[in-house]
Amino acid sequence: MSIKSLIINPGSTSTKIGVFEDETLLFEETLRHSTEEISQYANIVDQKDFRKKIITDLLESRNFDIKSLNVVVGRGGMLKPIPGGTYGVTEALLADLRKGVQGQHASNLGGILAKEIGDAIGVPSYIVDPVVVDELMPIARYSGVPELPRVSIFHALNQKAVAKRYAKEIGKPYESLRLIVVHMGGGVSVGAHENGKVIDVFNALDGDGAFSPERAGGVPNGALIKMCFSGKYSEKEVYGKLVGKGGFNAYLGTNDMREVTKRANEGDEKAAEAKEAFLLQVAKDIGSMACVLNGKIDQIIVTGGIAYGADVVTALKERAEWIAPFTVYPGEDELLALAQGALRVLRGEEEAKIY
Ligand SMILES: Nc1ncnc2c1ncn2[C@@H]1O[C@H](COP(=O)(O)OP(=O)(O)O)[C@@H](O)[C@H]1O
Ligand SMILES: CCCC(=O)OP(=O)(O)O
Repeated sequence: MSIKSLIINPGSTSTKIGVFEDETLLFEETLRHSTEEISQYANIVDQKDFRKKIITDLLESRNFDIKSLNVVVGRGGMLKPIPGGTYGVTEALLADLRKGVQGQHASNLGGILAKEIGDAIGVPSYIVDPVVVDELMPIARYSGVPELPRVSIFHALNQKAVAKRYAKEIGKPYESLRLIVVHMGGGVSVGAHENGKVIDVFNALDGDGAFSPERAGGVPNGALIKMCFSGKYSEKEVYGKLVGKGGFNAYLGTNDMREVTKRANEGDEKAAEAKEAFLLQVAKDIGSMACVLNGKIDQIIVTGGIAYGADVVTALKERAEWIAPFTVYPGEDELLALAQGALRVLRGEEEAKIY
């Protein structure tokens, strides 16, 4: 019997939805969200009904009978650090998603919505490879301040999915390859993959790497501390400058890379310079991960929405192709990867992990 799944992938700048019959995509939709639209909501959980309506509207517009679903799968959010895999959405997992035990990100809504919709029609709900998958080698955790270790928060689902796709395409096991994966979406993460593990990665949310459409990435520590104690801003306001209102949003007032490129091409020098700076920072992150892998790299894989921009890829190649050849998978394989995670469990090929 075939298995029909509803896949829910909330990102910082988009909501992506897919309906699959086994591995076959029946239909999908990507809705992009501006920062104004998202910033009406004080907290991530407050966006639940807004994001849910996008899903129900899509199913209605396709005359799809929701009761024909066998499973609902959501992108996994800011839980405690855990190994990769497929997890059933239990009450404990749900409670940590609602709280956002490691922080606030749209992915927290994936499991919450999957559970709500799954329960309403009496089918199971899962998350797969959440953004907190943690495979860091011990020395990658050092920050220089023992109370502030570096953490693994990144596009784990897509980084793993594209790395495995590349391995399959060249006919080698993923576990045998040394890869640098560069995901450029609302957040940016650059990870070093060795022996099938992401042994080091720049934290895509409030961490240490390149800036992104809506995040600051690493900032000068001293200046940040002064800002925190200036009395001008609340904790929430400072955090908002780093996550949400940072990056291209801060420099140019948009989180849309297509808009940045359009302005740069029309002669807007500010946009052109910010774009150059972004590319420089991403290339520097690739260089760092090249050292993590001792300079022995099979391939650099570039992915995420921004990888649709051919000019972005060309510019990154100019700075970093001397390290290793590039393979580009624009967008992401997340919907299929989520569907496959649930299928493996429902077909008895893998046991669902318990959070
Ligand atoms: N054709 C394109 N060229 C360049 N950038 C693009 C293109 N399509 C989407 N993007 C950019 O990709 C970013 C979103 O990437 P995506 O991976 O969909 O993000 P998320 O899942 O974090 O919401 C946005 O800045 C968007 O403008
Ligand atoms: C929280 C890490 C993953 C991430 O940044 O995802 P988006 O690019 O979808 O915001």
